[in-house]
Amino acid sequence: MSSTRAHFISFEGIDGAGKSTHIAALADALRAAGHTVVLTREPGGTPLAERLRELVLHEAMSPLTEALLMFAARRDHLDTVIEPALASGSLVLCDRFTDATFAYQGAGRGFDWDTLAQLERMVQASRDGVAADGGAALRQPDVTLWFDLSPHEAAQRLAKARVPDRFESQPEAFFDAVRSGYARRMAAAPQRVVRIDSDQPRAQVREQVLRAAQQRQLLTPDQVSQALAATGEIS
Ligand SMILES: Nc1ncnc2c1ncn2[C@@H]1O[C@H](COP(=O)(O)OP(=O)(O)OP(=O)(O)O)[C@@H](O)[C@H]1O
Ligand SMILES: Cc1cn([C@H]2C[C@H](O)[C@@H](COP(=O)(O)O)O2)c(=O)[nH]c1=O
Repeated sequence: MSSTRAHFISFEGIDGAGKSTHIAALADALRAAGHTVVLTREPGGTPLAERLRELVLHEAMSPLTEALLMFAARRDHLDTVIEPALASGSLVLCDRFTDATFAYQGAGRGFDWDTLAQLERMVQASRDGVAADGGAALRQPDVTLWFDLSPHEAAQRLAKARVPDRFESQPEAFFDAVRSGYARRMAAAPQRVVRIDSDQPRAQVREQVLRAAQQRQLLTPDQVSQALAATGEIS
């Protein structure tokens, strides 16, 4: 599969679920298969959005301010990185996108879900796309890999790994709510969201990720086997 077509993949999950561990490896496998890949993250991905990231991760603020800053960062990211990359035919791999806002600010902080949906429509309105109902098309990931793990196990993994930021230091009950927010988003878009069982050793999680890319015709079975063989895993 050497031809490259636009494809937007987001990675989601509670803090410590294992997204970052697998994104770069998937990017390597996709590049080896001939795709041009842009690897990015939210909040962040542009100089302005990275400055907003520093604020939301480290400064106390209200849920409304937090949600607005997430969407402000997202709009800049869409305008300057994601849309141009998709237009040029690159694959975009994004560590978190709008599902995180629904899960963290909506389910976690208790911010109104319908207001978030309005902001989503405003911020992700495509410049030239038209939806079936005649309204502006909404930019959404084509595929979302949701790394699902219990908050208890995620906290244990994170405790061994690093000093927590403002979100990572939330209690397990907060992450139970965030996890339910992800489940709600998946129920609303089951064709887009693929659940990855993260409560597995790294090798098995990696295989689930590669198989998801195969199911979306981004990798052939041979390319998946090669990627697994390259890390000494079973094909
Ligand atoms: N399958 C696994 N089994 C055990 N530990 C794992 C597994 N996958 C990742 N880890 C470890 O768990 C920790 C958290 O993983 P990682 O940083 O990938 O999570 P994350 O979802 O990106 O978190 P965050 O969203 O907070 O950045 C890391 O120390 C990582 O090495
Ligand atoms: C996009 C987005 C992110 N968050 C939170 C989730 C995480 O705790 C941090 C980002 O840290 P990571 O280590 O890069 O995953 O931000 C959020 O609350 N809302 C969002 O929309």
